[in-house]
Amino acid sequence: MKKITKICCIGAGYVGGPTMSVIANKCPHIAVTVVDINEDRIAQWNTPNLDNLPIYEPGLKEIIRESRGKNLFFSTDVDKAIDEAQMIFISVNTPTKTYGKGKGQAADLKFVELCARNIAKVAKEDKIVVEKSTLPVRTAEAIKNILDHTGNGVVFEILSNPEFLAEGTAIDDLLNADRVLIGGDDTPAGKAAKNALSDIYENWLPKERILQTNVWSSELSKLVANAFLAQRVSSINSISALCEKTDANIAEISRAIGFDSRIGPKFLNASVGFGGSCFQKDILNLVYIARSFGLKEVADYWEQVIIMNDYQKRRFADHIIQSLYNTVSGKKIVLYGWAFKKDTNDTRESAAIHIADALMDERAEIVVYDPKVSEERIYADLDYLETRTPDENRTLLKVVSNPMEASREAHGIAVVTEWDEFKSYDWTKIYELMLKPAFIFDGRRILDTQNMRQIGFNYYKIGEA
Ligand SMILES: NC(=O)c1ccc[n+]([C@@H]2O[C@H](COP(=O)([O-])OP(=O)(O)OC[C@H]3O[C@@H](n4cnc5c(N)ncnc54)[C@H](O)[C@@H]3O)[C@@H](O)[C@H]2O)c1
Ligand SMILES: O=c1ccn([C@@H]2O[C@H](COP(=O)(O)OP(=O)(O)O[C@H]3O[C@H](CO)[C@@H](O)[C@H](O)[C@H]3O)[C@@H](O)[C@H]2O)c(=O)[nH]1
Repeated sequence: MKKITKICCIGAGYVGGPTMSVIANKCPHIAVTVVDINEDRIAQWNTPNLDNLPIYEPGLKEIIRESRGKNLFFSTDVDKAIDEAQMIFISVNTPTKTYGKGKGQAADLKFVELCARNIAKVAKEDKIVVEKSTLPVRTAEAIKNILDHTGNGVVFEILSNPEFLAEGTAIDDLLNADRVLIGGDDTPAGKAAKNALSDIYENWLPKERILQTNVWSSELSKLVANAFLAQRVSSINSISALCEKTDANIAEISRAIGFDSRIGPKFLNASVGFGGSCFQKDILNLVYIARSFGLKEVADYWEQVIIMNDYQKRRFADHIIQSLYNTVSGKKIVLYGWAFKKDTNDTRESAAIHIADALMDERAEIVVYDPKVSEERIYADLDYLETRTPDENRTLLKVVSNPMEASREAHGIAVVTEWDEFKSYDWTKIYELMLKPAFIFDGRRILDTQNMRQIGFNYYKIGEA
């Protein structure tokens, strides 16, 4: 097999952008072109001002500064990039279906299929096609079917190479990946394709961290990894509810169980509930697949992870309402944070959206401050729910850029994202500005209980009585 010198990635999103930037940066001998049909997104990736990149990730702009224009290119010319590349990554979105069979659970593969059809139409030479998107097990079969029926004699090898980066730490996760998973056929051509992709990662990762499997194990491992991670969060969140009833402390429990090397300390932070574009979508997908194979008990088991997550979000909003004397109508409640976790401007499935929505149902006046999320995004998230009209959303919820001012005459403040800056605020000043009794609802457990109570706050921390 010829050495890979040209690759292309279809989809310039949260995964395609950072992943390809790192590959280009670590492989100066490979020309990397990232393409997208979204012209605005590509224009943003090409922005001269690196503070205006379409996504915010620590370390991303430095890498873009080094590589863009040298061997890293962003373009809307999808066909040209496909035609020239020896290896094509498909990194388009695979959201939960919102229509038809599997609505609300199955992955919507229309964007992936469009990519496969596009590759089939354009390709004139043999190519390796890499599934980077998260896909249901056996999707490679469908892609191969589309590619093999073009009739123009081109040979395609399909690999599965799921991405495990987490947002907010994407660059570090890519540079120091725990493992890279490459699934492919065990035929000589399949093995050669797996090795060609492995060679790329070996430019900066030790060979022993690159795992080769068959395609189906690789596809399914991605869903299973997310299901296990989300399950840990739901497990600890379920216990946080019990702690609040029993005077046990969730931080002490996480620490106590995390010391068991079989359990481990990571991913045991109780919260307002997990968000992000992946956990819910991928578990729903797993549930759908299990159910479609008649495995009801397996499907029900994993569905419970989502049920517990919905409960945690609802429980937090209910607690706010109950604390504020069972009515929040006309009361000003400030949300610190809107992103689904710190260090990202991504808000997909953020718990904040559902908490705000529940409080707005009770006619609370919500004020939101988030250091990285735009006003436009926040309203778009709420409008998407279709709980009320866009005008009503804009009347009931305001977005502000000054967190201190936001607290003036507020009845309560809810911390829903764990941004570091919230910890260093002048909380005494905030207390003075708020109406009394002043309530803080810490859904991320980032503030000091003793300190907050000393200042005078009525302070609630998730997982503590
Ligand atoms: N976001 C994450 O942290 C993360 C991590 C690991 C895996 N994943 C998976 O990676 C995939 C991509 O996720 P994302 O967050 O980057 O999505 P995204 O929505 O940010 O980006 C996808 C991009 O693909 C483009 N696109 C769609 N169809 C196209 C087509 N036919 N031709 C060209 N461009 C097209 C869209 O315009 C969009 O810009 C998903 O399957 C997701 O589950 C995401
Ligand atoms: O102890 C914890 C850990 C996480 N969370 C929440 O869980 C969600 C997901 O967090 P995280 O996993 O860090 O971010 P993602 O970017 O969603 O990354 C997950 O989803 C990606 C997309 O598939 C995978 O690639 C990653 O490996 C996987 O961690 C966020 O709302 C977090 O606040 C908690 O509440 N408590």
